[in-house]
Amino acid sequence: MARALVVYESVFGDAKQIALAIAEGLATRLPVDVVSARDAPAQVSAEVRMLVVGGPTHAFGMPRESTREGAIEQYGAQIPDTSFGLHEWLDTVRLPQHTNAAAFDTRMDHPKLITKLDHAARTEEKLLRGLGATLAAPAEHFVVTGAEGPLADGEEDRARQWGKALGELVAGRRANASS
Ligand SMILES: Cc1cc2nc3c(=O)[nH]c(=O)nc-3n(C[C@H](O)[C@H](O)[C@H](O)COP(=O)(O)O)c2cc1C
Repeated sequence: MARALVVYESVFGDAKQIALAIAEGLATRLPVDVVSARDAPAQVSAEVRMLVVGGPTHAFGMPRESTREGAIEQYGAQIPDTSFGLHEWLDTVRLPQHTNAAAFDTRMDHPKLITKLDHAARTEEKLLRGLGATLAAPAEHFVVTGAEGPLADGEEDRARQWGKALGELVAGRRANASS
């Protein structure tokens, strides 16, 4: 049976909250699993028709070992293993052919020009394309009001709506394929 999978990395819980809201939206159209990158499978099942990945923006990009350590030093974040997160999962995971995918990130509210320089979701998309996935929709960016959160008003709801739209997209493609 067709399913969706949402894989996230989150230091302070905001990207996790967004991942759960996206999953709620997706669940209006198909069954969904939500897991952190640490617990995500090494091989994504062929049942997965929509893979959504996302996490925080760290130093203009995806979190890496040094920025996770920075989060511990600067903010006292609790990260059990700084050597593994979403980037490392995307570096090694195997996907079924032609998996639909979409990327998101969480970030501070910057002027548009600076936002354009941030590339957490852009790198996620690049890694997804490298895995042979088809990007089903442009990446979404969700705003936090401070480095440790919380999310800005309305962002959780926007994530739910985005998840619903992604679910409808996959359901529509399935309907077209069978007509
Ligand atoms: C080490 C570090 C670097 C960061 N660099 C950026 C940055 O370059 N741009 C930005 O918008 N936010 C930056 N932030 C803020 C994060 O985007 C914010 O912590 C994150 O979106 C919260 O998500 P989380 O609760 O899932 O960790 C940084 C945060 C940390 C801890």
